[in-house]
Amino acid sequence: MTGTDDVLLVHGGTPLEGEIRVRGAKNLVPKAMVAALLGSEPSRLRNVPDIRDVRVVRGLLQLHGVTVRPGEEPGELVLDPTYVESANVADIDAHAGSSRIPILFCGPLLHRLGHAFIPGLGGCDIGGRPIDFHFDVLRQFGATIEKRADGQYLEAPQRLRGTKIRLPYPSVGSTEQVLLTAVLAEGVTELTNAAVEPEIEDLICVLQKMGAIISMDTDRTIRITGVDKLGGYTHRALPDRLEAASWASAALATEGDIYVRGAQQRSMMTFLNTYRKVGGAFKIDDEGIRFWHPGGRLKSIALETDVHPGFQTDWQQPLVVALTQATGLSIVHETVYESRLGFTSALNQMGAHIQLYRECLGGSHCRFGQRNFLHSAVVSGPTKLQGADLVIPDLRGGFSYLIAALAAQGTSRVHGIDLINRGYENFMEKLEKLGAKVELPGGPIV
Ligand SMILES: CC(=O)N[C@H]1[C@@H](OP(=O)(O)OP(=O)(O)OC[C@H]2O[C@@H](n3ccc(=O)[nH]c3=O)[C@H](O)[C@@H]2O)O[C@H](CO)[C@@H](O)[C@@H]1O
Ligand SMILES: C=C(OP(=O)(O)O)C(=O)O
Repeated sequence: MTGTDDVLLVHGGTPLEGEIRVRGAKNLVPKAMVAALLGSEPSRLRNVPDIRDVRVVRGLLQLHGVTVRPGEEPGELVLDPTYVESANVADIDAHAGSSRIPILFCGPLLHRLGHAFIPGLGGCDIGGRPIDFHFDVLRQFGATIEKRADGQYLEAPQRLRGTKIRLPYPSVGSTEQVLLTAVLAEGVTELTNAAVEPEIEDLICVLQKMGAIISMDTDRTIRITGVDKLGGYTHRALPDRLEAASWASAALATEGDIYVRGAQQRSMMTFLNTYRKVGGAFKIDDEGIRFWHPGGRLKSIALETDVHPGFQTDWQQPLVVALTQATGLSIVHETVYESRLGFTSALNQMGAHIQLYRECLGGSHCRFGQRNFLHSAVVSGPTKLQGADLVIPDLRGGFSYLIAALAAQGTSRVHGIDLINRGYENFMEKLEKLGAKVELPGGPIV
């Protein structure tokens, strides 16, 4: 989508109602695809969503010689790493800035080829997003890293060796870096202060199916005993709890009722507790979760984002839109990313009352306190929202703008909607199913 195709007209004021389905998690599927590089046999990944981040990784894997083809059932990919050694990666620069995933190719490529080139990373602009932990970890395994103008060049002069690592912060990507590197390293790796998000557990399941030996303690310690060889896997990706929560927030903000087929209670418990505190209703069954606004007033809350099992930061932005409709003052303390509240200025233009603060408001003191980052918000509600011209800043911020536009009176022009395809499969079709009044300028009402 480019030019005017990248603008969506949203006519607000209609509750979203109906059923949609979420498939495999954006934050697991690309990593499980990278894991296939470690195997000596083909792998089968099921429940793969058609989103941009998956397409990017598919392209990167193919560039590295992995054959990727559809499997027998819809949403199944077969990844065959047999010809990785003979791949020609001359075009890798074309993938610069495409997603966060290229950094996770380091371990698998170092094991297979002894070297790796990692182009500049993409991903959402919600903070500095340094990758220092990743490189510190890789050096500890025995890799050398050279910064070049167009990316990073890594070498493993000899087989990587298991090591003891303590992460300064339970970073998701760095934990995955350790897992994907340690499984084929010589000896044992002990990782403390690891991230334990459900997507990480699912990646561990994938690796165990391939032959890895990994144990996880309750105190954020993960131990990996390196093996000499891994096979392939057959795995159904866990559903996307982040997309599910986005639709749940949309139901609340538009006073709607959405059944999210595929949503799972286990990975969403913290979100569900918060949803209930705000006054949202939900009902869980074996196939999914129904989310709805039960009528009456929504309640204001104090909310702090955190690493799992805390309130996931990617849930924050869509829920903030619903909080603009809650009575009283809500406090939101974003402790994972330093700049994830900038999207609220557009909500204020629509009529919301959201004030940002540099202080750590709410429960704890985080890494960003006293450091000049506007990372706490006070949302005063309820406020009527009016349609506006909106420019999508990042993935979840973008979905939040869609929700706000759908909840608002009047018409909004939402620019940059293509970004939403990074993590929300067929979102236009889903909006249509839910009765949203949206149209591409010059095109039919969807
Ligand atoms: C593709 C993917 O899975 N993205 C998710 C992943 O991102 P990602 O893996 O990039 O996020 P991290 O958990 O690594 O980042 C958390 C915090 O650690 C900091 N940090 C991280 C690495 C590093 O080397 N140095 C450093 O300082 C970051 O700046 C951030 O403040 O986890 C995040 C936290 O749940 C989610 O919001 C993202 O949706
Ligand atoms: C921050 C996100 O993704 P990424 O890490 O891919 O930028 C997200 O999914 O909200």
